[in-house]
Amino acid sequence: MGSAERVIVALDLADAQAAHALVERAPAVRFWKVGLELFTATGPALIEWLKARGCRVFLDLKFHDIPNTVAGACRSATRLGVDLITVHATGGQPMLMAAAAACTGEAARLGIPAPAVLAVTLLTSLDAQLLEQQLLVRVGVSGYVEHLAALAAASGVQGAVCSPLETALLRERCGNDFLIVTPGIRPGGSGEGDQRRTLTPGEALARGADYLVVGRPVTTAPDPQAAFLAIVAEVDG
Ligand SMILES: O=c1ccn([C@@H]2O[C@H](COP(=O)(O)O)[C@@H](O)[C@H]2O)c(=O)[nH]1
Repeated sequence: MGSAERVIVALDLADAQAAHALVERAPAVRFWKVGLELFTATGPALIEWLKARGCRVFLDLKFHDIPNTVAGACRSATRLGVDLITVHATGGQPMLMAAAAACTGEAARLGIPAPAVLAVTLLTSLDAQLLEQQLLVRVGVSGYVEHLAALAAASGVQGAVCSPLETALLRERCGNDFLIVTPGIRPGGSGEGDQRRTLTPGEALARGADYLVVGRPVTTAPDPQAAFLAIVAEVDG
């Protein structure tokens, strides 16, 4: 896989018009992430538009519900033909197992590839203080992320979303076949915004991530294509 394929750009935009314009300004991007804001505005039409352009799609809706409901959502996502989807690891093992089984079952029924299911461990907008004081989790960030990723792996889920700071730990714990996808990527000089656990693209890849997710450092750049290519060059370097 080339480096450009390993940098996923988050299309966190308000509507289809803004998304189309951004995608057309950054033709080097081959893998786009569609999240809550854009999917709520456009529905599946935007996914179909991206796929018609030959792009890969990460549908990041972070399902979190009872197993039956999540399984249904996973079957619907599978029918969209997306490459990656997310569920929250804190839904627990019955939910994670239902998600994995729903994707593989629906894909087999239709004779299409199943999306890889990624378990979101601890959002990159949370740090040790928030984890302990607001969520009352007292095992520390690394211990919590490691526990949730191991739970996901034991539940048949193909990978996890974590911050770049925990990547090496998860790689060691969950093995080379477990997909590790890291948001919280901040090239030198770009502001953290609401992110709390961040590293640069080069540092994240060096720690063993399979895919990096980058949003605002590309989408708000004056030249999104140049910003994306600079990240790819850093990853290559
Ligand atoms: O823990 C998580 C899980 C998902 N995200 C998503 O990644 C992008 C990051 O965007 P930036 O603009 O680069 O901060 C965004 O779509 C989040 O929903 C995450 O940041 N952290």
